[in-house]
Amino acid sequence: MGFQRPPSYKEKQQSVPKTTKDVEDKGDSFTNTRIPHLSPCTNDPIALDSNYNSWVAEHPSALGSFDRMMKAGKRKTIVVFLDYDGTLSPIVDDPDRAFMSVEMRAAVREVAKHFPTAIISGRSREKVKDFVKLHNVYYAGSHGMDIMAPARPLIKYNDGKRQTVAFDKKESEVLFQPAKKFLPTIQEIFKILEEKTKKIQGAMVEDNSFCISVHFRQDYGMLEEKVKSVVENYPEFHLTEGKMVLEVRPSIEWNKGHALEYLLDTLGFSNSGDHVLPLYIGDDRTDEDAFKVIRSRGQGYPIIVSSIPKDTRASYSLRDPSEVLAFLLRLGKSKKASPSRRSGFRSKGIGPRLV
Ligand SMILES: O=P(O)(O)OC[C@H]1O[C@H](O[C@H]2O[C@H](CO)[C@@H](O)[C@H](O)[C@H]2O)[C@H](O)[C@@H](O)[C@@H]1O
Repeated sequence: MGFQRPPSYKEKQQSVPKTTKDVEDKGDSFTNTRIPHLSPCTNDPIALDSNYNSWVAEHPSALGSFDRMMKAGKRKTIVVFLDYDGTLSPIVDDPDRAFMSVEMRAAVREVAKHFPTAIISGRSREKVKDFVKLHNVYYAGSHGMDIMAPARPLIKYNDGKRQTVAFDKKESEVLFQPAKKFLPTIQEIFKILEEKTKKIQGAMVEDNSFCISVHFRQDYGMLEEKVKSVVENYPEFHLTEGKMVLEVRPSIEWNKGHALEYLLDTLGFSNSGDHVLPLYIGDDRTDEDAFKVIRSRGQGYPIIVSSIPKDTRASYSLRDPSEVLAFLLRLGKSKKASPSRRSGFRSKGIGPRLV
């Protein structure tokens, strides 16, 4: 089977335009409610709904398409990838309080019992693990630059060079950290940014191990200027933007898309061809890299979480974390045992521990 496109899908431009992101990202931030049937620009409820409806026609609801998706996934292994902020937890003002609901945790736990499941977040791996608190999922932090994955020997990455892997205590999982050499510099930049932004109202610098988030709530212009002036001095780093956040990242060829491929590989699905269907749910721009990989594999389900129309590589959509919850509950209930689990995935000690 080929790429799981919704029937009404039309090929769209692959880039995410800079011009729309401010309105879009700020528009669906800081709300736990269903989106705003109000346009951020015109305050016009009808205009937004009709825009949204025509966008959804091109990116059908993953809930509405659930049965069809599961039918297409019959006799295949669905591997589930989940973003954290804005996907499993609602976007809230205080990044330290982006808690996941008890229901969401139970739904993810249930899904992970039946499908290999990984969470790929921009947060540090430890932090996202702390929020999620599940033992039966894999975690990739720092936008995929810090992965705890099943142990597989001789993993070839980075221009074909062997990647050195460090075994953790259990020795069934290994740490993969392609940006490790940048750690001391990242710490240095973190301290400078904290110092330079401490007087800017609403600014908050977050240490995400292999990347740094600088949150802004006001004074965006001044903050951007300061952050840029710091990053300019570090040619091996660059700046990206998320939802009311600037992110400093090492300039390596590694993103959430690479992390998805790496995890598929280490989970034992690299040669599974048509038999594996990666399903990725995410809401932000960094998730587009994972959507792109699913598209280029020609198989799987890239699902964007958005309550406003967005240019995206995803094929399906969910409005907000409450719809993500509904989708995961259905997925968990579908109890489709994956072939790999049935064929002793766990008994080889490769799979995640169940809670
Ligand atoms: O890849 P993700 O798991 O989605 O992480 C991306 C960033 O998420 C967090 O920031 C966002 O969510 C916060 C809590 O809702 C919100 O306050 C902030 O404005 C958003 O940008 C996290 O704090 C960042 O470090 C992550 O990079």
